[in-house]
Amino acid sequence: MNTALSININKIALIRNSREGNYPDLIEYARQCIDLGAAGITVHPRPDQRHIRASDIAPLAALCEPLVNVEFNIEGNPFADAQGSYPGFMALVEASKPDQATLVPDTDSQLTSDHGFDLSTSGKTLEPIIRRLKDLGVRVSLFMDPDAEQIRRAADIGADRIELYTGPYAWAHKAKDGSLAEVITRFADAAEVAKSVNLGVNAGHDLNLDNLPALRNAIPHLLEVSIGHAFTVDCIQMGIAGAMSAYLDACIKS
Ligand SMILES: CC(=O)[C@@H](O)[C@H](O)COP(=O)(O)O
Ligand SMILES: NCC(=O)COP(=O)(O)O
Repeated sequence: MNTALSININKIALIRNSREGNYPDLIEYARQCIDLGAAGITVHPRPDQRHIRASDIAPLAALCEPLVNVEFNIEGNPFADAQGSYPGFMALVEASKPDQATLVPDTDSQLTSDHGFDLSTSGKTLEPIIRRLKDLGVRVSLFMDPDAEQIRRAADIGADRIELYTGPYAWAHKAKDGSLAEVITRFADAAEVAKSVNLGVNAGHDLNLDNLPALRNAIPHLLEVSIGHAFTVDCIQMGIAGAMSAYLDACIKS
């Protein structure tokens, strides 16, 4: 099966924010990604608004909403409260009603996302949030490590999907230290557990053209990958049309 490619545009927003003004235009960049074939746009509006700002969300939702084959995915910590002009994660999602919300256990101090949920501690507090989002018609995905028990807990509290945190996979792929086979097996087994409890499987973090094919071969039922950092860098090297073509090829059944 093909895997849907959702382009994370955080890093374009990071470049925009480094100067006054609106260059590059984030919405136009998202439109270009869609016109070139992206199946989705992903953003991670963090409370410090280091890249994606709260003011970006409504125009991005308006861009994606009318497009049948394009999904809008908002990632973030559902417990992140209002901070300055950031209204809080749940307020942003409830106002924009994206196709999917990917809940991530990030704290403000993190450079980037670097772990999945521990549902043995946060499961009870997440359950009503998941229910609220699903009542709004938003599909809920939980950012998870490849841990069988945790993934079963994700199903128990009503998640629709998990997003496997693929940072460790990407590092093992790059390290070429002999650890890759075991890591791939861990991710493949976790994806099978997800399938066994009727959870859809997404994946993301540090994915790129080098490591994506082996992940897709290991997880044939991989529904969606969200890719931003490497895609942005590859756009610099290859141009956006060339990069999009390469990533779309890597997401098609091999
Ligand atoms: C959840 C995940 O792995 C990425 O979406 C991450 O949120 C990227 O965030 P930064 O772009 O701030 O590194
Ligand atoms: N959920 C992962 C994502 O949206 C992008 O992660 P990355 O490709 O920027 O590491």
